[in-house]
Amino acid sequence: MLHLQKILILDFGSQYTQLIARRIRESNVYSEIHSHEFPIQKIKEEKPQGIILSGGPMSVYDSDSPKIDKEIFELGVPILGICYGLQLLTINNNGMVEPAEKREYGKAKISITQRDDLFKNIPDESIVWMSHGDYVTKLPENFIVTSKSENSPICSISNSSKKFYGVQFHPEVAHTEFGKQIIDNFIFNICNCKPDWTTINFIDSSIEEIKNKVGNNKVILALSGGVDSSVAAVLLHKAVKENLICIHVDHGMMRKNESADIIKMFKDNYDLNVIHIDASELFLSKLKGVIDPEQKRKIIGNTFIEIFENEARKFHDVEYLVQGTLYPDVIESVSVKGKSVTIKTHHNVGGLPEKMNLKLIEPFRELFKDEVRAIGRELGLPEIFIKRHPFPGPGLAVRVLGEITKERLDILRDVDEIFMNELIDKNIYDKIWQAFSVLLPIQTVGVMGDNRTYENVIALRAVTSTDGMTADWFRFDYEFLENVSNKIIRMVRGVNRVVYDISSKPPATIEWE
Ligand SMILES: Nc1ncnc2c1ncn2[C@@H]1O[C@H](COP(=O)(O)OP(=O)(O)OP(=O)(O)O)[C@@H](O)[C@H]1O
Ligand SMILES: O=c1[nH]c(=O)c2[nH+]cn([C@@H]3O[C@H](COP(=O)(O)O)[C@@H](O)[C@H]3O)c2[nH]1
Ligand SMILES: NC(=O)CC[C@H](N)C(=O)O
Ligand SMILES: [Mg+2]
Repeated sequence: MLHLQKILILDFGSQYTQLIARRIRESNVYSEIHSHEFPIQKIKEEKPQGIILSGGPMSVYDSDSPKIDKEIFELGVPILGICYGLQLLTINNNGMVEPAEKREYGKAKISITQRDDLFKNIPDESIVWMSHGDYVTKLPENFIVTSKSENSPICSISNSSKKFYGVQFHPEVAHTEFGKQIIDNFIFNICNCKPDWTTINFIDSSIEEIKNKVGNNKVILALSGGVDSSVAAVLLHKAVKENLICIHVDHGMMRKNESADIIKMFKDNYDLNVIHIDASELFLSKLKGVIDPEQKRKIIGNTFIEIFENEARKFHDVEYLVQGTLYPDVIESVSVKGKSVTIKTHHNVGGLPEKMNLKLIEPFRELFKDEVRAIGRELGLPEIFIKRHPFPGPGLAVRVLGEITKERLDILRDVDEIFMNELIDKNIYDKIWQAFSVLLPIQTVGVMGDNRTYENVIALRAVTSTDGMTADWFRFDYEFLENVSNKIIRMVRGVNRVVYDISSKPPATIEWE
């Protein structure tokens, strides 16, 4: 990635920051998100073609709100401020921001009052998406107003000679009609970027970077068999060849036969060095009696690392551990970038122990799942690897709600097998982003063969998504649901009720814990 032109995004905690990155990458320009605390010296070293200041939940005039180093305005680099970003541009250039009487959320119609490069090829009037409670009350020095709406006289501003632009609305969200065009205008017309961020360039530059780091030493890769770590394994193999040691851990919370299938899938397709470790007893003993979801995740993250470090010691010259961590794992786990809130601790990010001997290589840490799939296809991975639904590292531990026991895991494994086979048999698997079943921690009354039962409830979950950041529930037809429900209750002892989860993300999440 070293040689690519890039746009730096400074994150002030907006829920939409990752969307800004996506929109830019969709135009084949590389973009990177950094915390608003990213030091000015580092910004200079990155040599960005342009900088975008994101939105954020705080108010610029609050004393503890995130600030910006004024030197950023002296770099000669084009800047686009979005919402909070525009407000920062304003107060740092002798303008003023105050709380508005009427807050503006959702749809608004803007009219262009002065056409600058940012609004090239945008109609005079268009629909944008607003989400703000503060507004600019005094224009910053040497800026002009470029658009207005019914509710606010200042919807965007610019200082074309310095190439500073600010928009009060969010061009990165799909609801802003010409948002993508506005972002393209910024990156191509104003920052003069070339569309050189392609999967091939990503692969080449990652391989070079990995080679530089690892040298001739051995490197360990945590191989779950899921899409991300499988693509990572093939990428690493290209970079370090026989020095790659893949470790697959069976933590006892995999699906039925999953570990054996994964090892076979790799043996059949690749000449990779894969070590299979059965650590189910260790994991289950550590999780005994634990019901808190976050605690489960942390125990699992720690135990994974314990195992990888034990294995690494057997080789002497291992310095790095490779994981298939993705951007959503990072953003939902820790607020490494802006001031976003922790939703859940992903085992491979927030669930890691504080002190680790191995250093991490995470080639996909800035990427989304669909981007990793595209890289996998470019690297020639067979579709059976690429199309697999995601499976979380903690596995069935976060799907057996409440206490995890071997008995409850076995019930869920049997149910899951039936659900997955039905999806495949009925040709629905590929239409769904992720599907699974959850064993609830309650029992309900049923009647079977004239007898009273008091048994477990299963919730089925199936969602559509592109990147796991947002998701909607899949619309099955009733016949399918009826059939699966019957099969599960008939075939799996201990289950007398099946329900289907019809919540989207947000407000729910995909997994239940
Ligand atoms: N059972 C496992 N053995 C070894 N490493 C694992 C295991 N489960 C997870 N990991 C590591 O944790 C990382 C994150 O898991 P995650 O489930 O997000 O990714 P994945 O399994 O590679 O892909 P997918 O999201 O498609 O399941 C993996 O990329 C892998 O490096
Ligand atoms: O490797 C992982 N380790 C984890 O700890 C973890 N938690 C959730 N997931 C997966 O992430 C995606 C988003 O899930 P949520 O909407 O439940 O946060 C979904 O695809 C989840 O299956 C995890 N993956
Ligand atoms: N979405 C935003 O960036 C909001 C900025 C600021 N908190 C406001 O309410 O105006
Ligand atoms: Mg997985």
